[in-house]
Amino acid sequence: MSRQRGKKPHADIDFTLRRVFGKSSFRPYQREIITAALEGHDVFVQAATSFGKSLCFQLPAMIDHGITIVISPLLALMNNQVAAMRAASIPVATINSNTLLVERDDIYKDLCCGHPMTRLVYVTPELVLTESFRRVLGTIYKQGELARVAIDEAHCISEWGHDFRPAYCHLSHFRSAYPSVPIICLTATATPSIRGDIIKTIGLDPSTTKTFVASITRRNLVYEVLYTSDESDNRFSWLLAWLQTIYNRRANDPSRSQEISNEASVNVQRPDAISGIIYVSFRSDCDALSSRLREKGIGAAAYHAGLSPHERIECQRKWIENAPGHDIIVATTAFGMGIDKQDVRFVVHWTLPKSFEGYYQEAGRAGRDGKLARCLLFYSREDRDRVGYRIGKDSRNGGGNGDEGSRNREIQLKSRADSFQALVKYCERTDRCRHLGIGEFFGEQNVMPCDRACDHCIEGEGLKKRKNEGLASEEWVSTQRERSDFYGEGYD
Ligand SMILES: Nc1ncnc2c1ncn2[C@@H]1O[C@H](COP(=O)(O)OP(=O)(O)OP(=O)(O)O)[C@@H](O)[C@H]1O
Repeated sequence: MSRQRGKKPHADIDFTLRRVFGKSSFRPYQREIITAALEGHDVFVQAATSFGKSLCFQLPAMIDHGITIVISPLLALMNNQVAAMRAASIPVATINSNTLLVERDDIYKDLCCGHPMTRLVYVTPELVLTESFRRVLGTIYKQGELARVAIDEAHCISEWGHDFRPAYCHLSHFRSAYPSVPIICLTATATPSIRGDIIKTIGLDPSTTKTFVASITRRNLVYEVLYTSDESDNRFSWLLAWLQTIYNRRANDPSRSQEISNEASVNVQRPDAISGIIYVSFRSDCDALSSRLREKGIGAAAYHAGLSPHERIECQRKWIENAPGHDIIVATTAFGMGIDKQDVRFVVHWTLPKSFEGYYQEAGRAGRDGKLARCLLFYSREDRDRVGYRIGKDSRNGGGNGDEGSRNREIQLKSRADSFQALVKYCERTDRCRHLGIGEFFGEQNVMPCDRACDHCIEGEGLKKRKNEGLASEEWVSTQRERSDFYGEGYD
């Protein structure tokens, strides 16, 4: 039987950090989290995007005997992590909808052989529901090879969360079927109530689970809200002018270009472009905006769920490698959760996201090398009403009959509406540091105002002026709501 709890770490985790992962030192909290995991505790980690949460289960997987099962919600995220680990020669496998049957059989054969080579297996939560995978899990467990279960992006467990995935709820299977196997849950985006909900749903004991809540503040991200309206929509011209200024500056500053070229040997950046993501609401906007940018000579590519799995993998690969034509990804939220690319210099939200957590998570793709990066959010009151309308429509469609399922659904919808309202408030406020607004949403106390890393702290008065000039008045917006085409796609 697998029995990892109570085990004391004896291996030199610093050595493994350097030798296997090529990192010189731990970041704050990583050592404590990894030690708790190696001691066999259940662990809950909430920490900022880009904190380095993956290392907290990957490193123990390289020290402990046996296999670590990693639950991951997105194909793109699995591929991203698996590629990074293979590059470090770590024996890792992934089983997802793209895995060929023959490959899957080979992986299962290794997992069940009694002395597996594979140290980590990335799977979707849906796979854990299948009989065939549960049989494999049972065999691994009986052979004493089930070391740990890592639940990445654990907020997907909570019905109140922004990315709820029904299959995640069934992950309580691990605790009920294999009570001795430690579980580690990791997320960047849980409010205190969602944290409690995750722990309860997965069947962890809150009194014994080692919980680590690190700051969600990212000082190198410069958060800005850009105010606009339907009438004076200047998003495209603003973006184009900004990108062209950067490109021209680089072209005219050979020393900067040289500096970037020198870095290029390590992370393959190109001196003639910058890497970024633009989030839009609909697939059609991905295609339209990326093609408008391409027409202007900007290397932009569309990424959305309408592409084939192969097209998506290729698009992501080219973006990660900074291939020409793939500097900027114009994506729906089908892209991004957990994706780790070091040199993303900006994330733009073309319209208002549906939730605060979604905004924070997507903006968190920027600046993962620790250098400054811009997080720009276009906000208009018309968009606010349209997104709010879509959220309300979801809630009307989900209206229930008072049973427990529909009561849960009501809680879920209320939580989503609250999250969206908090984001609206964040955009409308111009009188405080954006980092404080984000900290407040996630229940983090004592966040210090930033040092010129948000629009308020850079230009307090100018920001108010931009808001007054940029937004349509509430009176005007209310007259627009009367128009039948105001809500756009899907209006009924
Ligand atoms: N101790 C360390 N020293 C240097 N780099 C590190 C260290 N730990 C992690 N990293 C790097 O930090 C980057 C971000 O790590 P990771 O992808 O695990 O972040 P995360 O916390 O899961 O973020 P997100 O919630 O956004 O997915 C990775 O490139 C990883 O290699």
